[in-house]
Amino acid sequence: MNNAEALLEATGLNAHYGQSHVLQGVSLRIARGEAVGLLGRNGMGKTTFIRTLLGQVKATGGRVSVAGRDMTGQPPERIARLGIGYVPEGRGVFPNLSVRENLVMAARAGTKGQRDWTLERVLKTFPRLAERLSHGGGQLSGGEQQMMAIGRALMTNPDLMILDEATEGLAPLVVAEIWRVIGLIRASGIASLVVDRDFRKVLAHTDRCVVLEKGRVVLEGPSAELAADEAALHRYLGV
Ligand SMILES: Nc1ncnc2c1ncn2[C@@H]1O[C@H](COP(=O)(O)OP(=O)(O)OP(=O)(O)O)[C@@H](O)[C@H]1O
Repeated sequence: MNNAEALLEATGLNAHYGQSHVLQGVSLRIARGEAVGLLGRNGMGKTTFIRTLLGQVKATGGRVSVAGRDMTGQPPERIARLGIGYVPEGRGVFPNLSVRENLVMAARAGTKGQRDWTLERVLKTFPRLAERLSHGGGQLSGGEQQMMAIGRALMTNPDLMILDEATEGLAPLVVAEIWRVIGLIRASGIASLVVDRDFRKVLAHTDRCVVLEKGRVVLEGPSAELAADEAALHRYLGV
C-alpha cells in the first residue's frame, strides 16, 4: 500500500484530557474501501482516537491526513467534508425534525460528486425508517434512531464510515439489522472504521483490526488471523 492509496492516515497521534495522556502515539491507516476494526477494552482510548481524527479533540502530537491532505488541527466540519460519515456513540439525531427531514438535510454529493446514496436507497436499506417517515426523530425507538443516524451518514455519500458502538443498548433483532447494514456498507465499497463491544462481530465484518491498550496500539493484523488467535484475544480483550 503506498501513500496515494491511504484514505485516512493517523501518524503518532497523541491526545490529553488535562494531565491524562489518553492517546500515546497511535498510528493507523485505512485504504480506500478497506474495513478496519478498532478493538480494546473500555476506556482504552477508542472514542478519543476517533474524536481526535475528526478534530473534535485537539491532537497534542502527531498528524492526521485525509486523502493525502494534512488535516491536523482542522475544524471538524472541514474534516467531515472530506468524505467521512460519522455515527457517534449515542446517535445524534434531531428530535424535533421528522425522519424525512433528518435524512434530507444531511444529503450531499460525495468527494467525487457521487450521489449513490439517495433518500430512496436509504429507505430501501432501512424499511423501518420508510414506515416512520413523518414521525419526529424523538419519537423513534433507540434502534430506529440508530438506523437514522447511519442513514444520515450515508446520505453524505461518504468514502469512509466511522461507527462507534452502533449496536450499544439495542435489542438483539435490531443489533442483527445494524450488522446486516454494516455488511452492506462494506460490500458497497465504502471504507469503514468500526468500534463495537462484540469483537467477534467486528472481526467478522472487517479486513483488518487494530487493538488499543492504554492509548497505544498493542496488536494489529488481518481480522481472520486475529480471530484465530485465542491467546491474544484473551490477553487484550479479556475473554
Ligand atoms: N471528556 C473527557 N474528559 C476526561 N477524560 C475522559 C474524557 N473522555 C474520556 N476520558 C477518559 O479517557 C480514557 C479513554 O476513554 P475513551 O472513551 O476514549 O475510551 P474507549 O476505549 O472509547 O472506551 P469506551 O468503550 O468505554 O467508550 C478513559 O480513561 C476515559 O475515562
